[in-house]
Amino acid sequence: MDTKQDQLVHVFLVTFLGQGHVNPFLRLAKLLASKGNILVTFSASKIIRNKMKKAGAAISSDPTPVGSCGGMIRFDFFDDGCSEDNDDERNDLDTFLPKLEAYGKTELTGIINHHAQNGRPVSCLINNPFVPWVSDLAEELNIPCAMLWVQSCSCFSSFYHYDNSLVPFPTEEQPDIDVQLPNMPLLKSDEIPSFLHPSTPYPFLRRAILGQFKNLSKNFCVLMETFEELEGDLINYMSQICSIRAVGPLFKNPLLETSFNISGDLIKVDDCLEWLDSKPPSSVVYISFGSVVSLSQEQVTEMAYGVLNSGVSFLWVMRTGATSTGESGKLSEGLLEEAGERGMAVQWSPQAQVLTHLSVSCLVTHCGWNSTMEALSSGVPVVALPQWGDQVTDAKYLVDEWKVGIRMGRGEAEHRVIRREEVEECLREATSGVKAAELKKNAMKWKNAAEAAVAEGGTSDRNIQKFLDEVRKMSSN
Ligand SMILES: O=c1ccn([C@@H]2O[C@H](COP(=O)(O)OP(=O)(O)O[C@H]3O[C@H](CO)[C@@H](O)[C@H](O)[C@H]3O)[C@@H](O)[C@H]2O)c(=O)[nH]1
Repeated sequence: MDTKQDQLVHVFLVTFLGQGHVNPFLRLAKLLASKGNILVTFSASKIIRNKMKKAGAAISSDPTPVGSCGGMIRFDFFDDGCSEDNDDERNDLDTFLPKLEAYGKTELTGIINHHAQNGRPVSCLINNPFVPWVSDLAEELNIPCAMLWVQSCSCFSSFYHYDNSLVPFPTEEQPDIDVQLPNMPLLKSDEIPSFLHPSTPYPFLRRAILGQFKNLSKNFCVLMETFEELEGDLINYMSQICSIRAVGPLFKNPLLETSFNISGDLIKVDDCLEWLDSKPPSSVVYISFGSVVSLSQEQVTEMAYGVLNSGVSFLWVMRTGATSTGESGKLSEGLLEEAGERGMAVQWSPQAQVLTHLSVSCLVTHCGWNSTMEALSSGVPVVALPQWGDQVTDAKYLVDEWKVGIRMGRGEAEHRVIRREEVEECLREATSGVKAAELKKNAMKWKNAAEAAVAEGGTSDRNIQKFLDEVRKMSSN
């Protein structure tokens, strides 16, 4: 058989199963396929297929044309050793991550060998920080490997410097020391990615991410979901250590608008755009804590009163069900009734569209990196309530460096409930008056810079092109 897809260079992406990983990976998959004349396979464990299908995505293992350059995309899912429809086993990451590695390696070896035998050999594997073993697999199978780093370059640098013991980080003896890294602002001990803190409750996540740094030399380059205008000096500095290609913000890339509209949502989107249409410009506060963070019932209740007392309208994403960090508190029916037309709660929103809606004035966020990039490059100021991981570092940058945010909290390590009065004050500051105008002005500056980066000939566009050229060259050798 010698069909068109058999002649295409084949890039195979393997992602961890969190929403915050699936989104940038699917965006990269679409971008590569729509920009280059290549075949892209998006791969993850089977539960992702089930969730995406349930949320409405029409995914197929057959190659589907994307864009106008002749590229194609297809999906391939693998068994991770857990029951296909039950998240409980996967939420215990300490036991799940080793299982995912054991099953994933065997399953993917079979899948990749099968492609080779059927005339579609894989020319490049792209992995993600939570599945570092994919680089080992690439080495075993003699396939070039790249990583898509789905957080900021400053977090990348933090993990790198920690892993190589290049500067002092907090220890059990000295838990409160500040950390100074090259080309970065001084980070207080609670502003470094919290998994690096000796007291982190998630040491297995530190192990998983550091596993990627131990494997750094196995990647011929690191694609990064950031852009040069945002973290330029640091990207230049870290590029002396490994080859970094900033290709973000992926969700903003104009090529994604024209091609292949399968979304990576793992929960079915509730309609809220019509409700937003009914609201005046810049009048709605959008509240979303991503896909993993869970807030205590007391925190949710305090926040709800703060929001109500501030008088703003709000759209609030209230996920149900537990995640690896537990189950979040709920917004009571009584509070929603009290809000009346002023408030709407959804289980899941089309966030990228919500953030570009004219009626949205700011985002109350946990500062996950995707939400950070999406808000920044949509020109939306933020109120930062980080919890753990990279979120505390992102909050530092949003507030103090990029100056698009108000700080509501410092992270779960401060062990306190943010009271309604503070919530109300933050919301007022972020939505009206001199400070709000200044935040908006800065956010619009970043939006313009992000658009320029992904436009044809922009920094991120050129970096994607360089990557595609490299992959093609390697596959012809
Ligand atoms: O109602 C919603 C809520 C979220 N999203 C999307 O879901 C993604 C959420 O990603 P992110 O903001 O990064 O948060 P998490 O899902 O919590 O991401 C985890 O993974 C990220 C990447 O490693 C880290 O930066 C975060 O700290 C970590 O919590 C974004 O693309 C959002 O647009 C929706 O589409 N609808």
